[in-house]
Amino acid sequence: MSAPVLVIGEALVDIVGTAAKTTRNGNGKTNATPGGSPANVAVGLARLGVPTELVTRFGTDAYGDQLGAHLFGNGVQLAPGSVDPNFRTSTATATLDAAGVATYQFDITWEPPALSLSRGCPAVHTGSIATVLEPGAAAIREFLKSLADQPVTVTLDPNARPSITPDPVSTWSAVRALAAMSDLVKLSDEDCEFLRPGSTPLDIAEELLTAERTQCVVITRGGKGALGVSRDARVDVTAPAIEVVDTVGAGDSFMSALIAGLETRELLGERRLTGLTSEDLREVVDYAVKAAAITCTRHGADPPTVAEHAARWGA
Ligand SMILES: OC[C@H]1O[C@](O)(CO)[C@@H](O)[C@@H]1O
Repeated sequence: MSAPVLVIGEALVDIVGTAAKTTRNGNGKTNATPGGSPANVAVGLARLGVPTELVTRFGTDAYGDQLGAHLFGNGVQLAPGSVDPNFRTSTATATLDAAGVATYQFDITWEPPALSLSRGCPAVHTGSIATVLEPGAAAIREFLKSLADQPVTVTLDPNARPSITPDPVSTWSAVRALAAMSDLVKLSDEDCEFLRPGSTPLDIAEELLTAERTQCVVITRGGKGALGVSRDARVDVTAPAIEVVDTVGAGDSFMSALIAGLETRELLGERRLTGLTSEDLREVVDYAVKAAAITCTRHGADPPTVAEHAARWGA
């Protein structure tokens, strides 16, 4: 079996409710579901058949047990030190608007166990709060630096959360520094509006592609689909029409499917996306858009399996 993709970052519990219903025990209409962008990406990868290891940290409280069962049940390997009895499991309160679009408030601390690269690991994925909240963010920066000469592909999803990083200017400069150490960067149009107000997604993609290492930038555009830009290709993929239940974890499903699609095409590892054609880019972005669409039709961060993807959209 091939070595697992390594995913680094928060695993937490999402407490999801509509604006009037977000109190934990208020009217019983909230749902506590496993979440955390990197944990969601790890589950999405495993469900798409990609062996995956997650480096995270959560406790042995009731929420931690829920997370552990979820990750284990989906076949995600947990790196040593990820479950810590002295740690209180983090939570996010996601408030849904009338269109099912979530905004988040967090109760989170982030300090990962030791980070190391195993032999043959095809890709390292990180992003979200884990890359901006200290002290863990510094550990991730150092780890990404150490990967500069390693035969591994690095992917990043900044997944900006303004309640954690309210200042767009300093957040964008942190994102740019991490992006420059990544081969693939995925952002959402919401990230773009917050981080670079007034710039188009294409401007942002081109700005990030000026970094020597970065080969590809993909920007999701909600119900409109996604834009993929590489050094020599640009694709615009439309999203299928669906009934949105909520958008929680849709971007994470997208990210998993993007990595899974690149893995299938053997573009990860030391390839670092070299030789990615316009056709490859269109196909992987299309696969990712369709994975995200499935997640939007379900409650919470619930990415599809290979079989569910094929059943809904064809193989
Ligand atoms: O990690 C930050 C938050 O983002 C999500 O992954 C959705 O993208 C939630 O599950 C989590 O609470």
